[in-house]
Amino acid sequence: MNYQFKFRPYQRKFKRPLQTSHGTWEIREGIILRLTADNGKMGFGEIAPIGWFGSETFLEALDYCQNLPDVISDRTIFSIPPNLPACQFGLESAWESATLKTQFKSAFSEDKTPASKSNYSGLLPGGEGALLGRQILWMQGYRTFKWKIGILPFQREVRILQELVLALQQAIYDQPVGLRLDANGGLSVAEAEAWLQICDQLGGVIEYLEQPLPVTELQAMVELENRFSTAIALDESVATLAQMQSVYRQGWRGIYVIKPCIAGSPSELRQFCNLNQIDAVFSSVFETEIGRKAALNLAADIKNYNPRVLGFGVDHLLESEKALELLW
Ligand SMILES: O=C(O)CCC(=O)c1ccccc1C(=O)O
Ligand SMILES: [Mg+2]
Repeated sequence: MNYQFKFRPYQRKFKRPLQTSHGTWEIREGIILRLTADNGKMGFGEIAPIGWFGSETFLEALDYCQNLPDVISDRTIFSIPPNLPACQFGLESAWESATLKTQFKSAFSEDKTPASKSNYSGLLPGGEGALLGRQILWMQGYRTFKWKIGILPFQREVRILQELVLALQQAIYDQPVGLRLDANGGLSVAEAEAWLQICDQLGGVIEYLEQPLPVTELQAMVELENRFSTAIALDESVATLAQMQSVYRQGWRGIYVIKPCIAGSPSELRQFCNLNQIDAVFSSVFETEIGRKAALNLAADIKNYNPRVLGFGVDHLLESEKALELLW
């Protein structure tokens, strides 16, 4: 089967530049794809790379798209090299919707009522802003939150964490509450130990500490996982399917944060997770509604024996998007 291939780069601004231990991020750049099958059926997809996180860069993805012919085949879609995982995801998910392999609902049909927010983790602002941010997201219906650490000096962040946890414990709640900490690989072993010791004392409110150490420090993270009761979740270490397979072979049986839009082929990812019963947390890369729909669809396909709240509570951080499917 052949498909007409079209693509459009886009830019979306963060309302406020996003701070992580990798630096600040002001504009999300990505590419929207459209495949049109011979029978006229269209499918949309999105390439939303994050170079600093371990996928190809936006420019590498753009270069790949610019060099594709106007008409491509199934062969093209299933032979994208593994060093372009966001392109693999974008093209294959566009192909899935063009060939109706999966039954997508319309892009704007996701349940966005307050009750549904309890299935998502709301991303808090870094630093002190987390305290007010927590109140606002709570009123919107979020009950699980994620906070970036390793941005301010250790002692200041610990004090903020204590306030956050106190607020969560005092809130009258209908559902379990949880807090995820994300260090983005920015801690030393000593700092990670100090954080985990504090987390262990907080009485189970902390769901996990995400990627405390750099990608090169897998063994040290395995040791942390064994020594503390607070769980460790790998994120940067498992950015792509190839990395997930590698840490799985090396024995990692803890939590995998999976960012479908940069992980690679959705069908291979589905197979890997289902075959190995991965303890997965699905997570956004600040993609648009098109990538989000494909990512959430994939998450719903995976038989998770330990379903965790989705890391997709990020809409409040970006300027609103236009209806991208209507731009063509
Ligand atoms: O996972 C979430 O809850 C939100 C998404 C998120 O934090 C994120 C988004 C883009 C790039 C990196 C990260 C991260 O988890 O480090
Ligand atoms: Mg992370």
